[in-house]
Amino acid sequence: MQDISFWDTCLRSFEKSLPPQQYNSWIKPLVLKSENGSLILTAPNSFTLKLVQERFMPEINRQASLAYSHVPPFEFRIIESDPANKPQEAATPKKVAPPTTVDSKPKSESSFRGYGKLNPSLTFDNFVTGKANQLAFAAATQVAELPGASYNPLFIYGGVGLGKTHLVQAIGNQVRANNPQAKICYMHAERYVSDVVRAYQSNKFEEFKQYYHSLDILLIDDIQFFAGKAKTQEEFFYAFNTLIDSHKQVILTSDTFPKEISGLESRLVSRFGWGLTVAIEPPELEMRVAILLKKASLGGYVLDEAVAFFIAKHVNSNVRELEGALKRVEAYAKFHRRAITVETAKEALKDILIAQSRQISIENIQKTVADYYRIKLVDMLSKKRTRNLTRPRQMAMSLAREITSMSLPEIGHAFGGKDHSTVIHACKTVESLKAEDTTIDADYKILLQTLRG
Ligand SMILES: Nc1ncnc2c1ncn2[C@@H]1O[C@H](COP(=O)(O)OP(=O)(O)OP(=O)(O)O)[C@@H](O)[C@H]1O
Repeated sequence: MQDISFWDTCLRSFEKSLPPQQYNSWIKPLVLKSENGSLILTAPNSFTLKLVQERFMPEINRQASLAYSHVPPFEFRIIESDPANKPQEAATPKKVAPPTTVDSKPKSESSFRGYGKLNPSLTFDNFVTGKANQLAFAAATQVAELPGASYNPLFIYGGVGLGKTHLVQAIGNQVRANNPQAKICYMHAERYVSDVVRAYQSNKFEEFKQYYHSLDILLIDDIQFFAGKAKTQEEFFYAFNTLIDSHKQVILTSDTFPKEISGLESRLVSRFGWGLTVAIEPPELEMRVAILLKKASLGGYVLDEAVAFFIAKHVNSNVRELEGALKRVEAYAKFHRRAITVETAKEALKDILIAQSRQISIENIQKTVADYYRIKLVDMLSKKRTRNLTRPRQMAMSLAREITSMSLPEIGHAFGGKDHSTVIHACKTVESLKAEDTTIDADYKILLQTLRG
């Protein structure tokens, strides 16, 4: 009994302190039981188990020390999976089965073949990892090693240009390297929609089904394009069920958390949560620098760190734009026969820098945040410390820190003469609030998007 109430308290505490997707992915699937004087904590797979041991055991131990006078030892196990009620887990992990030919027609006759190609240059090796994508990367590598047997489906979501396509293609390429016979189909969701339309027009639903239901791995990018398309969703529902039931891997990406995609049937949304849902966040400064250094080394030269920092500091929206900026600097230097220095980068990116400073002045940030929270600008810049003013003020300071190149004292000064330590405190508060509270996290993202236009 004591074990049950200890675990209940633990679950409640995590539910309160973690964002829902983290709680649902890592904590909810855990099971605690007591055996021979030990507490056995079981997780659905080794990845979850390892993550729980590393990240959540301190809190679990703390709760245990409150619940027990002598805390029993913990043992960690992986749950024996039950395919009947846990469709995401294969009974025994196995590699992708060799392809079975379901089509009776020769390859060339099927209308649903010939695309869904992988780009061989998008691999794990040239994917830079950091805080923003480490969970997604760890899950992706695990799925690539054991397709169909670890997380099924794997659902990766995040904003534009943050590496979702790169990561799912890397999974496909890795699976292909491990098993050249695997039937892998990568496609953008729009392509799947047009396949459904084509199947409709030419009355080829049987062929359509045969193709999609016979795959070993189906990777669909930007699944939010299915929104509002009922027939596509229905067909995808059947394909999804068939593939998952036969332990074939499904990998999906989207620009938002599945539950937030409006216009998607609830039976699909709930199925998307069967496996693992992981986010890719925008990379922080150091990671952007690492990406630039990596891209340069892939291009065959060594980029000076000062140049990488300069570009990363000014191009902070997403990795695609970061890459674009580096290409521009490279081209500019080549054309003018100059070395790639901070000075060259400044000149090459001149219009980006001007547009940026014009668009996102600190006044602009303050006004946008004040409007968003429906408070008066003068109040936000005042010394008043009521809750309804301090939170927006902290958000505005934190946004200023992220998207302008102003120093901490400059930001403090712009907020009615505040000290730089107030700005540091604001940034830290917002950082932890974003991690704890999904509403604040969403508010921040919306403001960031509004400001960046
Ligand atoms: N972590 C990373 N390491 C190296 N390159 C990256 C990384 N993240 C993204 N990129 C590169 O940035 C570019 C954009 O990434 P990608 O197309 O995968 O983004 P996306 O999230 O799928 O965007 P969209 O939502 O627009 O489809 C690609 O060239 C990709 O190789």
